[in-house]
Amino acid sequence: MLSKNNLRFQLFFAVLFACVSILAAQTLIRQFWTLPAFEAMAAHNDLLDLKRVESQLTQEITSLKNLVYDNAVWDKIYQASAERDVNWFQETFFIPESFQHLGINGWYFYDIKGAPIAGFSTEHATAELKVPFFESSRSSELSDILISPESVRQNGLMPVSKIGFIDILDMPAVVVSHSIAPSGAKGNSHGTAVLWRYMDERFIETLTPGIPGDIQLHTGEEVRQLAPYFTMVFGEGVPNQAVPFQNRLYIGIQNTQGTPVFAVSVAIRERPFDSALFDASLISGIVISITILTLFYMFMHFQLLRPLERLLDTVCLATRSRDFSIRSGMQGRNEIFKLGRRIDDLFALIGKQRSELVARNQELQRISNTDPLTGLANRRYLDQYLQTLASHASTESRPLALLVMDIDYFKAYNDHYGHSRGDQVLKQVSSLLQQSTHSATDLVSRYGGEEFVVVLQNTAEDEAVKVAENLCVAVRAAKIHHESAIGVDILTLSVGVAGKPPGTPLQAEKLFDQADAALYAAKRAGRNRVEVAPGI
Ligand SMILES: Nc1nc2c(ncn2[C@@H]2O[C@H](COP(=O)(O)OP(=O)(O)OP(=O)(O)O)[C@@H](O)[C@H]2O)c(=O)[nH]1
Repeated sequence: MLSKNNLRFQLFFAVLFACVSILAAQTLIRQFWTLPAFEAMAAHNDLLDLKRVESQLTQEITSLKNLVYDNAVWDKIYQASAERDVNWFQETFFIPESFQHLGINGWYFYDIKGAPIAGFSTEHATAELKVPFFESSRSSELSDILISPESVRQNGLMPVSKIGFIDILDMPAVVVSHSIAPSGAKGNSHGTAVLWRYMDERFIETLTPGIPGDIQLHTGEEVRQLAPYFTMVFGEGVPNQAVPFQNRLYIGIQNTQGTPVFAVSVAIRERPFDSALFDASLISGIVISITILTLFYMFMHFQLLRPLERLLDTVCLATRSRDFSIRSGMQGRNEIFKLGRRIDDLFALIGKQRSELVARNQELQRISNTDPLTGLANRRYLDQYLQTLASHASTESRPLALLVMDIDYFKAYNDHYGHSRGDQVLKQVSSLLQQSTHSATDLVSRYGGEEFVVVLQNTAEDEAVKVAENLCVAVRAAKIHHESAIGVDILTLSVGVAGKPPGTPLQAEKLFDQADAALYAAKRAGRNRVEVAPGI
């Protein structure tokens, strides 16, 4: 079960948090920075398209304007206007094919009073000059286009020209007017030359090349409806912001009264980017992020988490079982794996030191329980041994006997042979006692000085007496010389026997006292004998 303090849990949530953060960051960046930036760039391009249309429109109109004045027969026009030579205009100047070729739909010439002299329309070519708009010289729109001699004078007798947009025969047209003045010099005007060109599909086609997307012309009622959506009005400067309407941008073209005559629209460019919030790039970014973070998690899993968990398991198992032979067996190269190997080394060291300590303790225990001279169990061990036996339930049901024995006249032996020989005799007697008993069930101990105690488990009184007599016999049979003044010639033993019958608890002290009393009795009775404690 993962807890919040678990490193794997923390790493998992860190990775999860990173994924969610990246997703949120990518979404926010796309929503508030990338998409708006793309959209602004696209809108800017749309505006540039519109400006290019406006610029081409201006160029087209400028070329029309130049056509009036840069005319090979301008001086003749100047003269014919002064003379009101209608025939010259109709028969010589008006050549429909050449004007059609130049994209001009018609010419009109007016005298200084604004009265028409001659007119010509490529669509309505008649000798009677039948283009109604240009005939009604009193109309305010035409008056605005005609150039009065005063305005030429006000211009320092320099030619004056104007541009206007007018509906002619219900078709929007650009009208260029020019004062009829001498070519290349100052001078009074003889009237106004006017030419026009219909803003029809043919004209719009001249704007199309080089402009991506379609360009459309809007006329009539539609223009008034589109007026609120004009991004710009022709001739009124360049806007900073596009105002798209039905995926198009509009340039309004007004007449001299400020009324929209027609409009040209440009389709806004198709967006080369996906404007949906969760587009392929965002989803790819998220997938890549998740993949990278998953790989990072896997890397951390194999290089950090798993070795750490293995290390922790090893340490926990070793400390719980106190078995330091366990090894992590880690084989990697990074610091965690190195730590694992160092912990293995540490465990090996602890294991070695523990073995040494156990061996040393065993040795110390052996020393503390052993008599250094004879190698027999000492009195401390005897006490523990009897205590342990007394605590065992099985001891009560079985018989047990205690032999307390003492070498006879040992003081005299020491005095005669010296202490060193006395030590050797003690060792010899000890060895004889051990040889004459069963090591599996009998404990031979040196109680102190030249006194020995033998514990006989599962041994009844009569058997214990036999064992005691065997011990006396064994010592006598060894014939250890004892040439002292006392009158004996070999070393002998006196033994006191006390037994616990089956079915009674072991009272070690009491049993010892009884055996000791029996020994005392054996000494008093002349030594070199076995005495049984009374009452057994
Ligand atoms: N060489 C040697 N003598 C010891 C040792 N321990 C005790 N003795 C001697 O053993 C002698 C025991 O003497 P006593 O207690 O008088 O007894 P005993 O002379 O054997 O006389 P009984 O026991 O009455 O027969 C003493 O002289 C102690 O110095 C020992 O480790 N080595």
